[in-house]
Amino acid sequence: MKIAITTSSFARFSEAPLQLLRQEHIDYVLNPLGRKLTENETIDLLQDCVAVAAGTEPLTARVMDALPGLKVISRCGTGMDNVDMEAARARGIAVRNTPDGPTQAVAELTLGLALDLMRQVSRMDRELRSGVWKKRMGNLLGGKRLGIVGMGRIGRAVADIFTPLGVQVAFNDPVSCCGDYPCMPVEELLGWADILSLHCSMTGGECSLFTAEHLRRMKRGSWVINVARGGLIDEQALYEALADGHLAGAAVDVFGNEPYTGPLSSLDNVILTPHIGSYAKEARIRMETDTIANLIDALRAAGVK
Ligand SMILES: NC(=O)C1=CN([C@@H]2O[C@H](COP(=O)(O)OP(=O)(O)OC[C@H]3O[C@@H](n4cnc5c(N)ncnc54)[C@H](O)[C@@H]3O)[C@@H](O)[C@H]2O)C=CC1
Ligand SMILES: O=C(O)C(=O)COP(=O)(O)O
Repeated sequence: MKIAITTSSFARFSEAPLQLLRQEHIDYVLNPLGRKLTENETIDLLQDCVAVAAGTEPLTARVMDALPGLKVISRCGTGMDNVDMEAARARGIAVRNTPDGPTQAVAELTLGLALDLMRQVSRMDRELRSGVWKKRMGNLLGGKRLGIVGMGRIGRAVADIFTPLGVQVAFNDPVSCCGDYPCMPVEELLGWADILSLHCSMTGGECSLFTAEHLRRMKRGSWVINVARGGLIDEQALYEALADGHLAGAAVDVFGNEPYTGPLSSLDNVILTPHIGSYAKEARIRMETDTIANLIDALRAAGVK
């Protein structure tokens, strides 16, 4: 029995998830490219595999049709936007994820990015290394209003981390309630927030939830953080709002196309990171262990093991 592990950097910090596979006599093949795979690369790697410990590669109906032996998709992560859930259901493929593993890591990154935006740390680091000694005046995080879109696991963790620093939190979420913080319609939240932070899940229908019009509704001089999914925000509109100074700054970890090579890289008031929301050692070890445990569990439930 063979599985594929497509998620990148697997077992870099702990052999435990691989040992779990060996104990169960399951062979595995690792992603040889160390980056997100395309549809065709996924099909090639997953030949003869009954399961995949998946990253964010496209697991579409076409991929599933090319892999009739595939019985389990076990996502090493939270977001399921790369998996065609309907197609998986129709083909009897079990789908799992690791909802709790990345929460703290993404929430802490959000705090780090917010502080960086307030004090322009990355920008001055770049300047100093290029010979420019320039003291830029920053802003306090304390006293700011944080608008959270998507009050799920990560949204709540973010709210709880920012609140003790004197940040006022409000949120929008059509499903999750959270009595500890005020809930606002998204249009109201846009005008209220000093910092807007996206933490909602993305399904196909929600692409470009935030358009140029939404960004214009935000206060002049406000900030945007996107550590959720690139497709949630119109990247060109974000670029324009940052370039003309309507937004003071943005921090972006996720992009419509990854690896990202677009125009946001030319702006000084933007912090860009290469989709590393969950890239804290402790979080990755937990995610990887959960992914393999879920995979074995689902193979058993499917009667394959
Ligand atoms: N940058 C990174 O490396 C990572 C990014 N993520 C992203 O963060 C997302 C959220 O993760 P969790 O909090 O664990 O998921 P979750 O499922 O606990 O929460 C997502 C929340 O978003 C809400 N939501 C969905 N559509 C919405 C909309 N249009 N407007 C407002 N709220 C909406 C849902 O009702 C739900 O409460 C994931 O789906 C994933 O895309 C997750 C882990 C790592
Ligand atoms: O958990 C998620 O949704 C993530 O975004 C993790 O992304 P990755 O699989 O680490 O590229």
